[in-house]
Amino acid sequence: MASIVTYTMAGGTWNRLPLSYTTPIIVSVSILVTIGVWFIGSYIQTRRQIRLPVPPGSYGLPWIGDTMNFMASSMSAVGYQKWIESKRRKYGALFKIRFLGNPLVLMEAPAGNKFLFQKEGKKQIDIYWPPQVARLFGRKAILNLGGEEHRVARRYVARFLDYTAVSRYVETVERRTVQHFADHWEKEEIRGSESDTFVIAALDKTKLFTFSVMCSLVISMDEGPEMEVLLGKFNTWARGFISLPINLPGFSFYNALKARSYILDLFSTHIAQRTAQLAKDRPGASKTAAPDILTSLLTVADENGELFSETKIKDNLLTLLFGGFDTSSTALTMIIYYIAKYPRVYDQLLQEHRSILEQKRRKGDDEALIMTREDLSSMKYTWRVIQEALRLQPPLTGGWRRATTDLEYNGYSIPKGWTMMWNNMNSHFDPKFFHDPTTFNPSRFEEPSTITPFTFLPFGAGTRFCPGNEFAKMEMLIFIHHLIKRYQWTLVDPDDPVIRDPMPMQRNRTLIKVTRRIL
Ligand code: HEM
Repeated sequence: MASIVTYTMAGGTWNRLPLSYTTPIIVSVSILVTIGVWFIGSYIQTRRQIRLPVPPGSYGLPWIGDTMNFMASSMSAVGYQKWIESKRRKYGALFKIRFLGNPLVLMEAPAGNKFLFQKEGKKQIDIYWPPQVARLFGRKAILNLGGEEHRVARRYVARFLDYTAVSRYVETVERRTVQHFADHWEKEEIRGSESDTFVIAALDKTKLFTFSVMCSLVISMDEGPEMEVLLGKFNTWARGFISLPINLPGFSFYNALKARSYILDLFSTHIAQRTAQLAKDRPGASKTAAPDILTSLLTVADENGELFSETKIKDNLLTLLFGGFDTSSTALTMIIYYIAKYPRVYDQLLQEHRSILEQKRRKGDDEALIMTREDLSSMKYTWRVIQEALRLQPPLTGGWRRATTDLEYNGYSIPKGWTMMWNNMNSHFDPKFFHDPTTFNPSRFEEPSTITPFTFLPFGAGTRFCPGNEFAKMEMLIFIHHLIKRYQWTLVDPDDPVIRDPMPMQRNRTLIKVTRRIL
């Protein structure tokens, strides 16, 4: 059997060392080599990172940098496009600015967005919000959580919003939709000066609709005085996001914090009532507690076997209201806007919804409340219309992140602590990815496989991909079905441009002249 030996030089001759000496020597040499390799490697890496330039761009004025330009351009759809274009011409697709004192890198599409989402998955990038925004959301809001805590909370919340869970809400959402048209459109119809036409601001109606739906989803709140007060407080709270962080009476941020306290107190009352109802519900007895997100949060444990604390429940009820309210209402309003601008789109929608109704009638179904998941799946053209509106007017154009380690991207270094932003406006309007990008053309979504990954991002991507996307889709399809079934409309001022505030809207809140039609 071969023995392991080593040799030493003693007195000019090589001697064999016994095996007991050789093992420590081999181990020591290996450790030294490993340390040496690691040291040289990290030295090269550090030198490389020092040598690698940071992305091009300008810091501008101390602290304030490009904050004002960036915010002002984000408030106008065309302005934002132009601002991005001017930066791209000067610095290329990837560039940096200074925003509220921090360097901010705007990532290019698709490679930069992909890089950001993948590194976020590997925990090298985490969520970042300016401190006043983080404070308005609350410490335990999923939007504020990072790392492992976010992963657990996210998987948990997603269970109440995935495809199966959303199927359970279809009937409730359709009920709210039918009620919405009866209360908020048909009443206008009666008030209308001409017998069968009336004028309304579509954005005001869709806001009422999505707020009502979200209140029903999260706490089963009915429309009425309590919901009206909540809506007012919610709007005051949301204005805090685009205000100066001055917590003094008279300032928007101060009012926003006060509104937040009011809303959280209201949630506390609902939590106490619901807890009492749940305690009454014995196994086998008929359930009195509503099957909404609040009941789920109070009764279902996460993967670690833990229930959300009351603080966490309240922060996340508010987050869900926020996530599903303005996003869906602006999306619906933009859909109404584009349908009016492109009458051929309306005709095709009419055809799709007429055929769904005809099938229903043949089966003898009740028409007022008809939706099933299959019906929703058959609204293929409607879904393309929604996607195309989300491409041209995404309610959210990007998301903030922060590098938790030094990063290297495409020959540039992005140092630890820098903020970064994924962005959809640069790819949604790039003719490389979307032919004739400024034209509203739903048929471009006929073949989803032709869309380049990481270029169509209305719902974001990666670990923070919108968990409400299935719900939003269901809600928008149902709304459009009932809208097309009842009405046709034209824009009162087709030349009123779409601006951003910071979500897309026309200044006249999309005033439309509506005519009744019965399908
Ligand atoms: C058309 C409607 C909607 C659009 C366009 C939209 C868009 C988005 C986008 C882009 C993100 C990612 C933000 C980022 O990466 O920083 C997001 C996250 C989120 N959305 Fe939506 N959303 C919509 C509807 C909804 C609805 C209906 C809900 C709730 C039912 C919801 C709840 C959330 C939540 C909780 C997050 C945070 C996820 C996390 O941080 O892990 N959204 N949404």
